[in-house]
Amino acid sequence: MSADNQNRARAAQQAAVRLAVPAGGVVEIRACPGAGKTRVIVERHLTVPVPARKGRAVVSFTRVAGREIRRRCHEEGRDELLESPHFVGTLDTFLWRHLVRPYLSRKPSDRVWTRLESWSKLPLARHKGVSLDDFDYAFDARSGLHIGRATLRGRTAKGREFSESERRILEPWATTTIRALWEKGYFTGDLMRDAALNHLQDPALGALISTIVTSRFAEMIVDESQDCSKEDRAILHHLSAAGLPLVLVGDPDQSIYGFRSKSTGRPALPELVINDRKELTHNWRSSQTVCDLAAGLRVHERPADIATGLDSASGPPVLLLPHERGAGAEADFAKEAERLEIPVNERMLLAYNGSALPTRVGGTRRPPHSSPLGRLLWSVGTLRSGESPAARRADAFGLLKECLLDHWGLEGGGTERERLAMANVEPVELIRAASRVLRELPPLDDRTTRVWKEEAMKTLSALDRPSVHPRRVVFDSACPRGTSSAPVYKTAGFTAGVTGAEPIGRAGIIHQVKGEEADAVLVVMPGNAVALWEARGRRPLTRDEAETLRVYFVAVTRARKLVGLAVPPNDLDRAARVLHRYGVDHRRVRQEPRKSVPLPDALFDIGIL
Ligand SMILES: Nc1ncnc2c1ncn2[C@@H]1O[C@H](COP(=O)(O)OP(=O)(O)OP(=O)(O)O)[C@@H](O)[C@H]1O
Repeated sequence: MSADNQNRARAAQQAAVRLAVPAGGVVEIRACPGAGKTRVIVERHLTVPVPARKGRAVVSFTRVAGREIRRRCHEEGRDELLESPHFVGTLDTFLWRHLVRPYLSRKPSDRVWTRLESWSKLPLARHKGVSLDDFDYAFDARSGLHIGRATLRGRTAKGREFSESERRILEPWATTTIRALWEKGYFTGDLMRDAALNHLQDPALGALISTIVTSRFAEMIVDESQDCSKEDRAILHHLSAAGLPLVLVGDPDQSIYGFRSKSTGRPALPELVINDRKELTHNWRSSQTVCDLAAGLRVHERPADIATGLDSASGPPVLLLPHERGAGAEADFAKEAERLEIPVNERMLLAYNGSALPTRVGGTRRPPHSSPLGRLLWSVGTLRSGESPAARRADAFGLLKECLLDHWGLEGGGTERERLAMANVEPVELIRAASRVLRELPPLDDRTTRVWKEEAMKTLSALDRPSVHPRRVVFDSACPRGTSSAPVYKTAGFTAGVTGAEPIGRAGIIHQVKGEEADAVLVVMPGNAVALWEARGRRPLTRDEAETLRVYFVAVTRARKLVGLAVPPNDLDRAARVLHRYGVDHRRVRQEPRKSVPLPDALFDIGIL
């Protein structure tokens, strides 16, 4: 760490904090990982005032930045900066509140406008293991919305491929369902963007919205701006043209949501023009070794970022660990982390998608049995295993709540809120009931599925439930076929009992840890990713390949001190050659005989609530 570097880095950050943006101006702050983007945004909001009676909109794609801003404003005793006229929240919430919801037609009058985070949250939008999120939709010129013909994405965010016969069944279902749900008043992010653009492009309505937004907000800061879709950029263009100053804060090397923007048929959208750009190239988070590794994974050649923080000394070498599914590198990595005195809560295990994480640790990606009991078991196992990826645990909690709604007989396929309204139950009561069930249901150990089910029925029967539909729908039915004498952990989708405590730390998929950091990060890197890394700089990469590489760039740049790369044994030499090519200090770890590793405390992660 050099004092000169730190002074230069601080001066650049301060310049970004104080940047003046004229009316209608668009300034971009491009910053490397760990450059302190979140810090710059918080400082600007805390220290650069806006005119009286006006607010600042600080929008982000993830909740991490919003949480950090709320924490800092609260610590500084400046809670008023979180309240109206300011806005601190996700871009989706901003669009809904300020550009979409107030301007939706009131007809037909029985239509209730409901915003969903994604279609997968709505039972009516799911069918045979997919949801409406897994399709692209043609643009429908009459409504100005993407609710036309549905096409399954060959590659989905979750990496599943579909056969021709699956397509023939699923695409017509999605085409009919999306329109029906839109007519009922449901919205997701994509439809919301369409509606926002329609509103802004309408001359009279657009002028009205522009006046309202610019009289309320003095400027808008967009965090993670590299993840703006072309629709988002077009919306921002309209706001800027209305006179709203925009500050975009992002890192193009961390752009990993390109797969989302595939909609077709809409007339060309206006492009957002950047008037000025500032760069931050000092990394306050990571050691120089981590910065060197990241430079070799960056799609475009650029010198390594300059390590500037407390961990900026070169740091321990990158570990190269042999890894196969079911016989992973975690135990050896945990040992090295132990040696470096890195505590368990400062360790992360990351993979491109959930299926690349060891099932021993996190269970299967989806319930292995679709029966009510199978879904209950999977959700309980996933929530009790602290190693299941955060997004999977969130899905599991949603499913557990659905199981209870089914158990209470509140059916209908609508949203949770709609089902609860049938019995006049508050959402918090459902959360409490789900937490209690999670705590009190028997352990998922080697008792048989039949025995577990009988014990579970007692717990569920003891649970108070709304009295309107007192029909117990589900769990006393038969065990899924062939499972009644099998150990219950197997039926739940695990390869060992979900019981004990475990030294791996947080596990997750890379897309979900943007903005986070940890001392030690173990990244599961399959053979094709190693091959891609090797090809970097030797041949042009396709768009999808470049995006894949960026995902691994995001993964390794979460680390402060230690990065482990878990690579298939046959690809170790190749990975070592690549590290050598980029001059990255590294060490190969030979696999040691494995001990069985116990799993974490049951309620470790109820924090997802
Ligand atoms: N001026 C500074 N002095 C000391 N520490 C800093 C400074 N700026 C940032 N940091 C620290 O560096 C780390 C990274 O900061 P931050 O999370 O804001 O970076 P970021 O640019 O948002 O990173 P990424 O894009 O990789 O998520 C944090 O731990 C933060 O506290």
